[in-house]
Amino acid sequence: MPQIELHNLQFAYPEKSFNLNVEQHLFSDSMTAIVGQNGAGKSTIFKLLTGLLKQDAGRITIDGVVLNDFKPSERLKKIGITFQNPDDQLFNATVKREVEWSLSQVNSDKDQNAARAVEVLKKVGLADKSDENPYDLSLSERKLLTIATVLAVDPEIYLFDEPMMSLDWPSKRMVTDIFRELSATGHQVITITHDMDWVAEEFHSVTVMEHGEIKFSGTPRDLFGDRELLQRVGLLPPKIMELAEMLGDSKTYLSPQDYQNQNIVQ
Ligand SMILES: Nc1ncnc2c1ncn2[C@@H]1O[C@H](COP(=O)(O)OP(=O)(O)OP(=O)(O)O)[C@@H](O)[C@H]1O
Repeated sequence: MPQIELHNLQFAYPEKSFNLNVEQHLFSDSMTAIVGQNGAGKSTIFKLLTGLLKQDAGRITIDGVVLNDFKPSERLKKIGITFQNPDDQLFNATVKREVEWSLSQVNSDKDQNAARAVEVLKKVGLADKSDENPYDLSLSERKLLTIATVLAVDPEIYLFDEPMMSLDWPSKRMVTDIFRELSATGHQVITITHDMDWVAEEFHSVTVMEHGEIKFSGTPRDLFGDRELLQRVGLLPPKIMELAEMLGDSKTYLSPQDYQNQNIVQ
């Protein structure tokens, strides 16, 4: 499993209206969710991790190698990202070419890239849209296309910024299955999300950000079991816990299945 370490990381946008400050943090789990209120600094961390922004001080290392020491093609094989807004990263004339362009950054064999593009477009359910212009796709299809562009390259670490935003239920199911497969095959998946039900059900590890700092890192059960922390950082527990609380039960539940498991009548 790849290890990402942040050491004394500091960053401020030019206007100095926001400061990111992370003393020490390790991302080493196969499925990590980054959560926190709007403006907490979640996307900024992703931009620093991919070199889109440069920190003012401190270091980011991946498996002990300083991020800036990777050559661009090495970095793309190490770490891939999908942005919150797909329009920030799609610019080719067709869906197929969009995926092939990503691949061309790491592999010059056009035939191999064309075959790989067909494979990943099938995986995200866009095979029949291959020749369409990405801007003629729905928002949810454009989100899936950005996922295909990163899956094609198959980096060791995947960063997804709000991947479920605007997806319908079958697409959410499909993306969850893709994430499970990535996690089971030795990749590291780090996802920014506001969906606490999904965090509780699917993720092994959760990192909470507030005002540019990391306030918690641990399991979803430990996070959702700490009501005081949740309130302090402005997060809600999963819906199943809110429902249980209405029935006078204040235990920690991660899913309806978890509720059932903990309340089985012997
Ligand atoms: N290019 C920029 N220039 C100046 N300030 C910025 C820039 N991008 C983001 N910010 C500010 O930095 C802070 C952190 O932004 P960031 O996008 O990292 O937050 P976030 O936790 O991802 O929020 P959200 O959940 O809304 O996506 C916010 O106050 C935001 O307005």
